[in-house]
Amino acid sequence: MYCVRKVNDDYTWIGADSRRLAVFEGVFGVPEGVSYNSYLLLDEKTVLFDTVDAQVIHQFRENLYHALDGRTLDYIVVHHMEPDHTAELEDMVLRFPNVQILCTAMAKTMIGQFFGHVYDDRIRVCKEGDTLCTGRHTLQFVAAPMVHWPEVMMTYDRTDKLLLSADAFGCFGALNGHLFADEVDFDRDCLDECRRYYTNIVGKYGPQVKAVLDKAAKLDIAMLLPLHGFVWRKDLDYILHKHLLWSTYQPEVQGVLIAYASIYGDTESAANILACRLAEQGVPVTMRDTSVVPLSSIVSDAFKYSHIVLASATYNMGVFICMEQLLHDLAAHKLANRRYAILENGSWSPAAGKGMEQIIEPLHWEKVSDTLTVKSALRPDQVLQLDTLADLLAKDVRRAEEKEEKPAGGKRYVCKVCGYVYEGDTLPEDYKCPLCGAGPQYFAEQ
Ligand SMILES: Cc1cc2nc3c(=O)[nH]c(=O)nc-3n(C[C@H](O)[C@H](O)[C@H](O)COP(=O)(O)O)c2cc1C
Repeated sequence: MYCVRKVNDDYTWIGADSRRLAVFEGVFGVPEGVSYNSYLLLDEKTVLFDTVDAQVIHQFRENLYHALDGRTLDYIVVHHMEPDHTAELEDMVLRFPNVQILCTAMAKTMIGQFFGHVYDDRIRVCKEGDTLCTGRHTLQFVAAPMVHWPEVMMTYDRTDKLLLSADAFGCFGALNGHLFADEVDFDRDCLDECRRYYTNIVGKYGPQVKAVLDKAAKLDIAMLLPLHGFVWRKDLDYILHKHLLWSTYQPEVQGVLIAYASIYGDTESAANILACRLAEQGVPVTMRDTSVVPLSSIVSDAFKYSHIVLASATYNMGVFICMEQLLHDLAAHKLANRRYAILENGSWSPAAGKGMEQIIEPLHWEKVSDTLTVKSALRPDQVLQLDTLADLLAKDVRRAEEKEEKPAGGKRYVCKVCGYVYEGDTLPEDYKCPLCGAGPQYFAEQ
């Protein structure tokens, strides 16, 4: 049976929830499920915006045929070629012999790669700013490369002021009947999954997301229609601001994430004491055991907090495996602008601290304090060292809070290669862009 919801008079959501998927993109657990959104515009012409994942094609078909109510399909807009949005594309082309596909040149290449070039004559390539009139509606296409594949584009409906935003502004979690973000307590119940989706799916493409946010700022947008998660029709500033923070690697919370890797518990014990001393000083602190918390959640936390304490046991002259994986993941996500401290443990030749530093070195984080080394178990006299570390972190968090309250009078230097912004009085001579590696000659003062 069909299960659809109206977005407005002319647009209908014809997507579907999946609650049985073990891992999204083959790696990210989705305990709350995920939605695959597809939208249908009924105007003088009919337009389908993307299809869905293979898991939910039966529901999608029922929805589409119900919503079409006997009409044919004139256009399919392909915003993104990832198979979780294109599993039904070939079937649509076969069922609707006159349907035209609208997509970018790169998406056309990918359609050829995924399905063969037999449909090339059915494809109309769109460029930034191209428009399509469907009757009452005028659709304008907006290029969004690397959000999060290179072929991505979005559609702005000039008539209803809707931005069909592809994977941008998406969220993990099934909709459970709530199509609109204002039908749930988003900040309380969904923000964490939204951040986990953003950071893990598009987190490393901050400058590209920022470029789209800049384009969006010039459009009059009444609704955001992403390919996963809720449609936004209220409080758009809230979700746009969150994406601005994430895409520019600014923390949401001045506070401390303690991520630890402990085999037998002594590193964890030291981390617990540190957390107590921080909490006593009123510092927001959260702890994550890398052995049990999914890395995608810790990556998300790392985007949320301003300060990160990395605590790890030494393992075969290196970093304990789970911490090593986390740090490689953070490095791959190019998480910038963090302040950190290190706690290492080892029974004969502690080497975890050096190993951790090496992995995060390309991120250019600033170290708040010297590495604290534990030999097997914390000695009573080292409790004082933990107190000192907590004091330093607390002071640093407070300083960052004050800075946040009074925006810095420093300068902004923009990387001409990738758009990353460095803020400070002067750009260091040996500075390297944490996102693309470009040297200071590629930075322009704004
Ligand atoms: C397989 C294995 C390899 C280890 N390799 C080293 C090492 O190379 N150097 C070292 O100093 N300690 C090494 N250790 C010892 C642990 O780092 C040390 O016992 C530490 O105190 C464990 O902390 P935990 O209680 O938080 O797990 C190793 C331990 C294990 C189980």
